[in-house]
Amino acid sequence: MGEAPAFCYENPLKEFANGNTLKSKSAETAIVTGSKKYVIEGSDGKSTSLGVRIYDESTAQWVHPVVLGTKPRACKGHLAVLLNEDRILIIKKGASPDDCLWFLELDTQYVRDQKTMHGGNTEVVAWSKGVRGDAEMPIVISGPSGVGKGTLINKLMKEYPSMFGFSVSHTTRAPRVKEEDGVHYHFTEKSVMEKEIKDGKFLEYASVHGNLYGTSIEAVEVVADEGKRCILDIDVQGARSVRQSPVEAIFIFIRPPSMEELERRLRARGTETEAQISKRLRNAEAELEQGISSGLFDHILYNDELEDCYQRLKEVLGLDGNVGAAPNPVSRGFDLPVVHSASELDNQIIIDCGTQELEKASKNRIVLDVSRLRGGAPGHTRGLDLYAVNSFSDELKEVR
Ligand SMILES: Nc1ncnc2c1ncn2[C@@H]1O[C@H](COP(=O)(O)OP(=O)(O)OP(=O)(O)O)[C@@H](O)[C@H]1O
Ligand SMILES: Nc1nc2c(ncn2[C@@H]2O[C@H](COP(=O)(O)O)[C@@H](O)[C@H]2O)c(=O)[nH]1
Repeated sequence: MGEAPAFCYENPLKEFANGNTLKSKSAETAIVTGSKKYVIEGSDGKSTSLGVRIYDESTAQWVHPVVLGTKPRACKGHLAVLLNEDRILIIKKGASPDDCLWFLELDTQYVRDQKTMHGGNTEVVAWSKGVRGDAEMPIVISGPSGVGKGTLINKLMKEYPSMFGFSVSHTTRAPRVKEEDGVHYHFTEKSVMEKEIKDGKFLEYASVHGNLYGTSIEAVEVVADEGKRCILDIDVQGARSVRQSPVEAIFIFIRPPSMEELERRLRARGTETEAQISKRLRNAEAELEQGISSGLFDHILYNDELEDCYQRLKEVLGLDGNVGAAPNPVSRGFDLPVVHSASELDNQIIIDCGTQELEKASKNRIVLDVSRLRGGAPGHTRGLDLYAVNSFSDELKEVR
């Protein structure tokens, strides 16, 4: 982490070269790094989310960057602190506990990759929500259509409902009988999904058996925020994309005992037309080839006898039959009151909040530890720890 060259304007009257002024009424903040000033726009009463604009001193121009990720909702004001020269921590004033900490990424690997994708000369920034604590590694399950991925996942979710959560994918294929929108898939128009992919809302996507399928970042984060371990049922192309993403996961490939048995299962399921079955079986050959020989997967399991395969899956996941209580939800309730100021020292952000009366203010100091940050855009930023400081005894008391 750098020194804190960041500065926050609560009431700035400073004008930039081309006449743009920070709007004191809407409590904008600005952070300087290199030749750029990043202005985080406050609430002007009209916008529903926080906006961003950049003043580039080298060109004396204002730039409106491409802003990726889910934007924080507008708030009554916020504080901004530059971390590591590559991201800005935003602390929203008076926001709910699960909405008060955000990161605006300026120069992380993800942002650099996105800049390249946008041609290299476009300014790109990305929002990432800050979440306290860590989430367990997601589980990616792949294998040819009809091999039994869904059956195995359903068994796992039924036996451990509070431990695992399913990443609900988007697809452009039509729902099958008994499939529910938002439960089995988010059934989506192709043009809508393509737009959302372009907006950076997807962790991965692929064309599978003639339709578009994809895992939205939100689908994975929603599960993690519930304190559950996320399971993704995706094809091999999708698994490869996740492997190349910043998301750390465990990769499991399910293979059938034979192609004949795979065909029998697909037909017996009775959900596809004859043409679709042929297409899925043709694709299965390539998927098997890639799944087994690419080194992409951490574990390869045969699904011959369902019960045997399920037991093996449980072993791989370290479920030896003695499962403790579900992990605590990561977004534990804690009220970050209306914030007054924040400063940064050695990976610790000191937040003074609440009343300005000296005596009471000393009781309202919170320390945000950012030394173990993990993840980040396109997902949430995890590993944040919050402590309340009892300044009378100088003790740090963890608030969770
Ligand atoms: N070990 C097994 N032995 C016999 N039948 C099985 C076995 N595992 C799954 N099945 C059956 O095979 C069919 C296909 O299973 P499932 O729908 O779980 O496959 P899938 O891999 O999720 O397919 P898709 O990728 O198309 O969603 C189902 O009817 C299921 O009941
Ligand atoms: N790359 C992705 N593949 C996905 C996703 N969701 C499902 N899938 C895979 O598609 C096939 C077909 O599924 P079906 O429900 O139409 O039978 C199967 O292999 C799934 O694993 C996704 O989000 N991304």
